[in-house]
Amino acid sequence: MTAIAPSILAADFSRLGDLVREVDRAGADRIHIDVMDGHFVPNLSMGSVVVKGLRPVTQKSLEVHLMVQDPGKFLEGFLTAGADRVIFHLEVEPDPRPLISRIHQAGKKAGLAFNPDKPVDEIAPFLGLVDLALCMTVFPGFGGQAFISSSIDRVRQLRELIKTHNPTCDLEVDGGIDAVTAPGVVAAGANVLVAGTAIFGAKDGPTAAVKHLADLAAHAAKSWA
Ligand SMILES: O=C(CO)[C@@H](O)[C@H](O)COP(=O)(O)O
Ligand SMILES: [Fe+2]
Repeated sequence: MTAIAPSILAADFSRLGDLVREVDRAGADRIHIDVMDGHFVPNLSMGSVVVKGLRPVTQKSLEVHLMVQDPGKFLEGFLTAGADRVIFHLEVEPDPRPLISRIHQAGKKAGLAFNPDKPVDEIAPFLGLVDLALCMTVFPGFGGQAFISSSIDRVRQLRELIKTHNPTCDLEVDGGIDAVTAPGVVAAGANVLVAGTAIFGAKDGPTAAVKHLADLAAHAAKSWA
């Protein structure tokens, strides 16, 4: 089954709790929380207080996508606040093993992300150690960007590597995922879809958008399952 991970970056922050409850009820699998430091990416977003605030709001897992230069510095803060899964970038941790261990020692899941210009096979040595590989389908830093179409081939390549190195590892995609792009990435092998604008900016509202993406993904998954 394909998991839907709404990215709260696109949510109306004055109604954050209610919107998270809504996507939870609509069937979202996990809540994606984008953390930006103004260094690794040219934007600032939110910190561990947001995780702490959302922890009592949903039983679904809270996943933190750290787009920061020094993820190790902030790790404990997010874990203490209630994060279930912490994803950081290979670009800033060329040897990600110590951080992966720290996350696992805390009993949480570890994810490794990489940008659209990183050769996919550079993640291969670490696939056996992580619970999730995040293939960015835009350059990180902002919501609402257009999906980079060459990502489809990269997802296909990553799926092959995951089959070889760690078949239970999640393959997540993030950036420009919507009703148009979701079927292609799922057919290529993604099993977790992050979507911000397509869910929280949807004309018909977040509930309909989560269900629609899940339906499209279920249909597309049949083509490779
Ligand atoms: O990590 C990021 C952006 O850097 C994402 O999680 C975005 O928040 C996704 O937003 P949309 O492209 O779905 O609007
Ligand atoms: Fe993200």
